[in-house]
Amino acid sequence: MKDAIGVVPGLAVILVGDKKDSATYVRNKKKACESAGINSFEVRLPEESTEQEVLNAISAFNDDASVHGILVQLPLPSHMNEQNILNAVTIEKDVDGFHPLNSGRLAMRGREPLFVPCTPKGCIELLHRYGVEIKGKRAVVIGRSNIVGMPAALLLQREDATVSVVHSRTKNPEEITRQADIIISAVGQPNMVKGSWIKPGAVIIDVGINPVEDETSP
Ligand SMILES: NC(=O)C1=CN([C@@H]2O[C@H](COP(=O)(O)OP(=O)(O)OC[C@H]3O[C@@H](n4cnc5c(N)ncnc54)[C@H](OP(=O)(O)O)[C@@H]3O)[C@@H](O)[C@H]2O)C=CC1
Ligand SMILES: Nc1nc(=O)c2c([nH]1)NC[C@@H]1CN(c3ccc(C(=O)N[C@@H](CCC(=O)O)C(=O)O)cc3)C=[N+]21
Repeated sequence: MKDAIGVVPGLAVILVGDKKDSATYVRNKKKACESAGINSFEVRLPEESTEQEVLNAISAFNDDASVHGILVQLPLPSHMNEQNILNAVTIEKDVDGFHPLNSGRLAMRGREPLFVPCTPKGCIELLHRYGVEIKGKRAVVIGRSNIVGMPAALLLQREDATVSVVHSRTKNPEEITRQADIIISAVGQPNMVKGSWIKPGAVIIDVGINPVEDETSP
């Protein structure tokens, strides 16, 4: 990195509590940083920490010139206000793209976010790399979370797809999904989309990570 751009970028991760999968994701990010020549910084706080302690950690990284990106691993413990915490990350270092100013810019025509949430961005990248045309196509996003579904729908719309969003209150998800040329599914429960929901030839990306019991596995 230093040879390419003259500085060694720094990524700071704040992990609150000891959720197993969160710890795995954070470990993977650290490894990815090492292989890409990025310095990684990590703050681990106990589950019982106060919101103020998390805000203090963010503030220190906001002021640290060797840190260029700040990730607050989600979900946070339920006693913390996620909005307050995500608002505290300076938008120039909001590499997750979760600050409302970055989400707002993503939603507005003629505006550019400084950062776009990585998973939806990865979905669009997959479509591009596989040569899937997006422009003018009907796309359905299943799920509307701030971190995947909503930004995925906005990105598809920016690529000139006609987008529908299916969520838990949608009355006829099967009928809507069957019209799609492109489906991005981001739901926290397994086996939601059935074969009969998919138009032959449609392209589908499943973002969900949902463990299921496998009786045939020893
Ligand atoms: N591969 C990756 O990089 C990533 C994967 N994930 C995985 O993606 C999945 C979704 O994550 P996330 O978006 O954070 O989850 P959330 O729980 O925040 O959102 C789930 C969404 O699914 C919708 N939903 C739930 N049940 C139904 C249903 N029966 N029919 C239609 N819609 C439904 C919810 O609707 P409503 O809004 O109405 O409640 C909500 O919008 C998870 O499995 C997660 O582990 C997440 C992040 C990154
Ligand atoms: N602030 C914040 N930013 C996030 O980006 C964020 C988050 N919080 N909270 C949780 C979700 C989930 N998420 C994943 C990232 C990579 C894989 C991934 O690479 N999965 C590997 C397997 C990983 C493994 O389980 O070993 C795979 O699907 O092949 C999965 C999920 C990011 N999230």
